[in-house]
Amino acid sequence: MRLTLKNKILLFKEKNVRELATRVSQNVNEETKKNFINDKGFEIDYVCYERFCWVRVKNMPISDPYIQKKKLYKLLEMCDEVNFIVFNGWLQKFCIHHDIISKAICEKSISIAQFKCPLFKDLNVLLYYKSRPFFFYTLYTTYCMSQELYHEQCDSVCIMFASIPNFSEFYVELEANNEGVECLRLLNEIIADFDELLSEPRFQCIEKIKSTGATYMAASGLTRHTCDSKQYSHVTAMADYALRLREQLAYVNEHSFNNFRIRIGINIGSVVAGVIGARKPQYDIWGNAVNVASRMDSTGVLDKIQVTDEVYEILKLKGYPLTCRGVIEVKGKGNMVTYFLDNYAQQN
Ligand SMILES: Nc1ncnc2c1ncn2[C@@H]1O[C@H](COP(=O)(O)OP(=O)(O)OP(=O)(O)O)[C@@H](O)[C@H]1O
Repeated sequence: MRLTLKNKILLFKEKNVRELATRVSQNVNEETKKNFINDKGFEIDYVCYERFCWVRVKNMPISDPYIQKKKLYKLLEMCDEVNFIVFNGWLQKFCIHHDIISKAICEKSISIAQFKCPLFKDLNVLLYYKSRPFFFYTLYTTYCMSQELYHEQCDSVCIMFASIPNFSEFYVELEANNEGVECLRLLNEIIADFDELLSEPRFQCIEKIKSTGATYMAASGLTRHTCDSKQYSHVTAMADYALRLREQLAYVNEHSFNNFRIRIGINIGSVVAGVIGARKPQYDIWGNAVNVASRMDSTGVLDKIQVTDEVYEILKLKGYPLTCRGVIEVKGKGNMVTYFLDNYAQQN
């Protein structure tokens, strides 16, 4: 019989379980076994988590196999006579336990993923790594070590810039607000709320690119799986997300007795995505479509979502109510007809 990889793994696992069962029945009672698993399990978990944090502090990419290998080495160090395989189930539990999230942000034959570690949550630090085997080595050695640029062309990406222009009026450094720290605390809460919305399943196709001051930048359709060039669901998701941001800020205002105002711009087009820098490598996108999206924000109107003609054509067909703003002068682009997105899609 030809052994498939799955069968090989199952046989291997079965053999190990049998060996372990024999050892347990011969040498140790139930209580000792439980203590062994608890003690060693805790130690292995601790060692792996410490390693994970160490790699994160160095701002280096990290991969699933990397964490799994760390566990394997630790296991072998503890009981060198047993052969182990570290299964994905363990890694999943490890990630849940430590609140670690990995998310694919772009892909080709290989993919880049994003890791979020609780230690860095408050600092909004994001790191990118390859999640598949060889990913780490290929990306890190080829692009980082040789200083070559990792880049990828993505078509039909929907880009959004959302700004809170009057945040600067709110930000003052006074003794009473701990030299501005309290203002930053509120900004952090707003940005964290925007981030949180992205965990909703309907916004899975959207990636936060960055936040710079009081401007939030996101893009959808950066991967083959998230770019819906037929139904444009990544564009409607972005429209809904922009509308949700506006609602969220209204909610923050209501509860913090502030009057922050949001201004949003959306565009669609080709972009170049890449990871820049050897230290704190940052995933970003560039191109004329990004510049225009930024201009849709900067030339926009407070409390409104300004979109380009291309976005208008897609949203109109999907039943979204939009209003024509008219012709506006956009630096470097000349005259452009733009539209305001008024509300969610109406049910036909
Ligand atoms: N990846 C990006 N992240 C953040 N902002 C971006 C990005 N790419 C473009 N922009 C912004 O888009 C805007 C428009 O870009 P463009 O190249 O047309 O103008 P510019 O003349 O270089 O910029 P400006 O007029 O603002 O000085 C710029 O303000 C730029 O900061």
